[in-house]
Amino acid sequence: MSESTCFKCNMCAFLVKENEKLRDQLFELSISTVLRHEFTLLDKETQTSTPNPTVEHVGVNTSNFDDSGENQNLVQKLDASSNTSLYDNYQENTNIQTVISFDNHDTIVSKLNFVHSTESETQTNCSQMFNQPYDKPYTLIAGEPFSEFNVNKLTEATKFTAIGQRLVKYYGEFSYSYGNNKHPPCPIPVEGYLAEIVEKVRQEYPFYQFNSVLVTKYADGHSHLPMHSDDELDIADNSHILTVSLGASRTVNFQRKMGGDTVSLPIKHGQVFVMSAESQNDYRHGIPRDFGKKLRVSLTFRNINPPSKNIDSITKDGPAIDQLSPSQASVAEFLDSLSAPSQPTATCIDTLFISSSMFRHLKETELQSKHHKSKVLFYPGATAGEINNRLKSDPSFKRINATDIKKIYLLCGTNNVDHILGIPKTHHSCIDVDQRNFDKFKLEKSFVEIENLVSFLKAWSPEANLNIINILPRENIARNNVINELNGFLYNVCRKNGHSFINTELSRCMFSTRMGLRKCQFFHVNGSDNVHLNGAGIIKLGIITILKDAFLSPANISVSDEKLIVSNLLEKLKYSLSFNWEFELSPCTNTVDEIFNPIFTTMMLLIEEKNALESLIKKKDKEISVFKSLGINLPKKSKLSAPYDQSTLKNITASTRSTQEILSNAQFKEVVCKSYESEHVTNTRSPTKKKKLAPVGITFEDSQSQPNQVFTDDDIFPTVNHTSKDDHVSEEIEEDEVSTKVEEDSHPAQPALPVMKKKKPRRL
Ligand SMILES: O=C(O)CCC(=O)C(=O)O
Ligand SMILES: [Fe+2]
Repeated sequence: MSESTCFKCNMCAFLVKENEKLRDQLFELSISTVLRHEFTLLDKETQTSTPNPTVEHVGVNTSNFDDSGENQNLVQKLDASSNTSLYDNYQENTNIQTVISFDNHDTIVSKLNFVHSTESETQTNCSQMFNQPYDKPYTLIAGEPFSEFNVNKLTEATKFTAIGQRLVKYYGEFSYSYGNNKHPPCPIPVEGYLAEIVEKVRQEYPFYQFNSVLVTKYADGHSHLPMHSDDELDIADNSHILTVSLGASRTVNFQRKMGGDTVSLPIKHGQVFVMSAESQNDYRHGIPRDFGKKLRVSLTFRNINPPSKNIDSITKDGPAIDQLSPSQASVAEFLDSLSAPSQPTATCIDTLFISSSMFRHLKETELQSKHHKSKVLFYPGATAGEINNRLKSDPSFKRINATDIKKIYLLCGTNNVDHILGIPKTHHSCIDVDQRNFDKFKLEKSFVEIENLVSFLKAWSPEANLNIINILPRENIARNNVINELNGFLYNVCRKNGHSFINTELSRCMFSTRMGLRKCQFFHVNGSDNVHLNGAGIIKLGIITILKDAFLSPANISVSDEKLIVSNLLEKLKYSLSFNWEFELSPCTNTVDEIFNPIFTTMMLLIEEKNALESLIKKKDKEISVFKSLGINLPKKSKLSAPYDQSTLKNITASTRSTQEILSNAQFKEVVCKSYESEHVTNTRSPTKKKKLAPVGITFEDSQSQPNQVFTDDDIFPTVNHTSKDDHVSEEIEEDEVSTKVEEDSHPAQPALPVMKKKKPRRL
């Protein structure tokens, strides 16, 4: 047993080794705050692959907003109307991802963070669909399910065109572009050799959705495919890519975008592998040269967006406003819809967008409307200080009447990043920047530059509403470290001076992946700079800035048809975004179930899990005591660990007390009873919990409970019963040898705890 391994159990070993902080929280938090994901996390890799909560699945999650006073308004507003924090877009079958602390009423919602666990058919999790864990950037399907197919027959039947060293043929309902290559639509054959393979894919993987197949021929070992990720906007969100490999065996290499080891997948004739949608965010893949190899053909099956959702037309320079579909044109419409009807028609510039070159592709026409006239001022390569200087001497700027300006959007500091890192301007587009200590003095100087620029703008137009946008993430950690410093400073400048900070990262990481690196689809990638927003990025940014306005302007959060007007505004944007913001905020004043059932369900699951964990720990305590009684010499650390004691746990934190206060409050109990009557709770449990769980805590399923019974604290904080049947089955140690006394529980039913595998104490 190694020194760092906790004696108690594997789970503790994991917690101690990998996640000390979480382990500590577990023991410090109150009875209703157990970390669910400790039961699912296996290792760090798994942790990073946990799907991000997507906007559709998150209700009022205040962690999406920055915590400036203004954003609290929204929550307070909702609270005021319903006397509770709202969580109105709760989807059944969700898993809780973060700790819930019932410290006080307001924080309940802000700390709830649900992750969807049963995606729609198109979004089915890779591991669910292919029955394998997503712990690698790929999933290799067992066996060689396509070995019956012949690579030569396939190539004979296919007319390829050359791309680099490879030959390709695209079949698909909709066009597919990557790099400089655009494949026009071409029907997938319904007859012939390829059709047979396609049919077999449909049969083998009935839940896998695809509408295209790219056939790639690697004539020999010289043919290769450079490292890339399949993250084009044309590919449907959350769709996985399935590859059938025929002919020579080759290696597919995967490398994390942020650097690190290469993961190699040797792939043989007839084998299939799947790259999950998530993996494209974090990894690049490619087929290296492999001299001496013979013919190989790969068939990659993708789900390509239809043209209306295909943002191809609005990348690069961005489309003219009249080329956008009505819904895509909604940025301008949106501005109009936000204006009060009485708003006068704009005759002079009232909205300013200022940046280095980040706004280069922003079209004034796309961000102005009848009521607002915009001006974009961008200064390529300029640091914040240089923007300040160039602005002052810019004739276009001088012509603007400061008193007309209502809003200023400022994105500055991007070029300070490389300056701080000591990277010459000629290398600004270079992706691979070494991790190095940045120059603190230059960082401080940049802070001053930023502050000066902001002060200048404020002094120039004191009435204008100044919106400062965070510096957007890059493809490189060294740069992102500096960006974080600068963004922290920008945030503080805003707080101090009452400006709005538009943090696009808080809005569900719109421009970055989970790893904090840039999402390529919103930036120029081809041949140019890898820095500037492209048309899609600009539109996204515009939408974010406008949404921020929508949230902050009370006029835009009025209730109509039981929906907050915000939802109507969002509806208009639906197709402008590659993902859909579809959360609707409704007051829910009389729908107790909607508000409380998610919380109850979660609470119950947490309590169950807490009980299960307690039981595990107690078992290990027993084992320790047995070992001790047998005179076995235990490692020092384990000997010292005190046996688990529930009574001390209950009184550890203040949050325990406030939780109790909330839960024992009369109103809460009334709701508990109503909820009990509705018998809804068991239905909202995660389907992944196949076993019908016995009730726990608030004994919802207890047939002897009366709907109107008054619940005591003990109902809500049940004494843990460790004498479940399963426990007995698994025990080999006599009860009286247990060092921690187990209390008899008065509750008729207790949670079905996981069955422990029979395990003999290890003979040392
Ligand atoms: O040939 C392969 O296995 C991979 C092909 C691929 O990555 C692609 O087409 O994007
Ligand atoms: Fe690929």
